[in-house]
Amino acid sequence: MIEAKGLGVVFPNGTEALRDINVTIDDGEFVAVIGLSGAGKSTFLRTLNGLVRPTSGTVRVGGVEVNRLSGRSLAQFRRTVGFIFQQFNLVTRLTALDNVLHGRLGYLPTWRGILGLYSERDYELAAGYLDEVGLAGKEHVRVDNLSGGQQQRVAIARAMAQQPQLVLADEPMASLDPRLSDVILGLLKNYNEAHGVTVLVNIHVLELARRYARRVLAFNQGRLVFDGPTETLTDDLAAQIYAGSLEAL
Ligand SMILES: Nc1ncnc2c1ncn2[C@@H]1O[C@H](COP(=O)(O)OP(=O)(O)OP(=O)(O)O)[C@@H](O)[C@H]1O
Repeated sequence: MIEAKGLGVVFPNGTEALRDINVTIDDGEFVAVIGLSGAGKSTFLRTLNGLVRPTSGTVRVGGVEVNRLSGRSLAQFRRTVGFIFQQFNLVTRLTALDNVLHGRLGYLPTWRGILGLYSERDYELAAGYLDEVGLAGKEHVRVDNLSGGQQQRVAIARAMAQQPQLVLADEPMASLDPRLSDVILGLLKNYNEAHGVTVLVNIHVLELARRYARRVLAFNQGRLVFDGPTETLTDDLAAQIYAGSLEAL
């Protein structure tokens, strides 16, 4: 379960990116996070895996108070959260399989990780996840020889290889041809349903959020202004979200 209470983030330059966010998300949910550029969507996701530290309030994920972690305990916690970036964040001179294996690093003693000494099981898992994202046969292709859509699928397989409790995807289709949005969101949705892992996706395009998510969180200027089942997000409410005319929850 994810639980944010009175969560606020003010960056050192004074920008208030999140203000008094209160939200609970149950295990296994698939949630779309929407809002205009700059609304606070990325910052919200980043507080959930400890990439951004709250300046007020608390965030709990799976019973762990993320804002209290640091050093080794933060690294251990991050192993349990897959993060999918707009720009893929792969090591492009390595193969698809090697990149997915990186998802297993948190399970290896540090010295084995440094030497890249993965177990047979790690190789099997990594190949299995590449298959799950439709990239069987591409294991030994260098990532820089793959298309953008294929690279994002490698990044999804890497997140799966972490066997996470939670997957956060920050506009994973933003750098891709719009036609690929359905492929990427379809993979995340299938993964959520097949493995029961909670998935939160920042989605710029409202229509896609409506099509894939059961629940929508909407941010405006750092405030949570809508939280509800997708079917309750009417066109009128959506217009108010984007116009900034809804009150904070
Ligand atoms: N490291 C930072 N330092 C200062 N301000 C930041 C930082 N990161 C984000 N911001 C600011 O915080 C606010 C929220 O940004 P955030 O990236 O969370 O929005 P977003 O809804 O994800 O937007 P986008 O869709 O453009 O990614 C914006 O005003 C942004 O400029």
